[in-house]
Amino acid sequence: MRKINEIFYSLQGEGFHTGTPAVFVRFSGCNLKCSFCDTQHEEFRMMTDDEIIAEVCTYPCQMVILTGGEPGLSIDSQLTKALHAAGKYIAIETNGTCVLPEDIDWVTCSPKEGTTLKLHHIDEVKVVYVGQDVSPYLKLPAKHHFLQPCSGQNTNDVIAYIKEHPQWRLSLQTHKLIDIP
Ligand SMILES: C[S@@+](CC[C@H](N)C(=O)[O-])C[C@H]1O[C@@H](n2cnc3c(N)ncnc32)[C@H](O)[C@@H]1O
Ligand SMILES: Nc1nc2[nH]cc(C(=O)O)c2c(=O)[nH]1
Ligand code: SF4
Ligand SMILES: [Mg+2]
Repeated sequence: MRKINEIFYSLQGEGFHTGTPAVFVRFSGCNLKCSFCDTQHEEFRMMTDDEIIAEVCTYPCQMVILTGGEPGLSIDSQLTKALHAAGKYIAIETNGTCVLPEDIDWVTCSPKEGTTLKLHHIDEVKVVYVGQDVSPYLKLPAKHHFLQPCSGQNTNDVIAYIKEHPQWRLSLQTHKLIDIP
């Protein structure tokens, strides 16, 4: 049984896969307490893997995004194998502090200050920019490096930073711009 906060169908609003239809599985609970966190994830219902897969499969898309809270605290290879057996493509939104199952198809790591990363593979780094020194995150071996404004409040600062440091790209939380989940 796993603690599920919500399962919903929307478009990926952030990062490389922006605009892609996806089922979001939001796990409850996190090991960090980021001051800027935009997500209420404490409420939960307990679900079996069969129940999670069944609900995910009520939607027609292939992409499933595991998020939270911190999904790395809740998932294992039993769940990823079951999602793959159901034909799904598995993406994850993680703060990077947990070891993950090896077979996740797309890892988006959003590192937080003062933490130690335990990931063996990162496809996309996506840092919430709050004026911190983000230069160490450019060295992370990922295909894509995104900076994301914090709650859309400092977009001009992020644009200015990226123009000075063009290895970065802008990630907007587009779901908030168009008012979808
Ligand atoms: C709610 S977190 C859940 C996954 C995981 N705990 C993490 O932090 O990556 C999902 C994404 O939203 C980002 N995020 C959280 N609060 C935000 C905010 N106020 N503005 C912009 N992005 C935010 C996180 O950095 C992460 O990339
Ligand atoms: N549309 C949409 N895209 C997202 N990408 C990452 C999200 C998250 O909360 O992890 C999120 C979310 O909550 N909604
Ligand atoms: S790690 Fe992610 S879910 Fe946890 S508090 Fe930070 S932004 Fe929120
Ligand atoms: Mg969100």
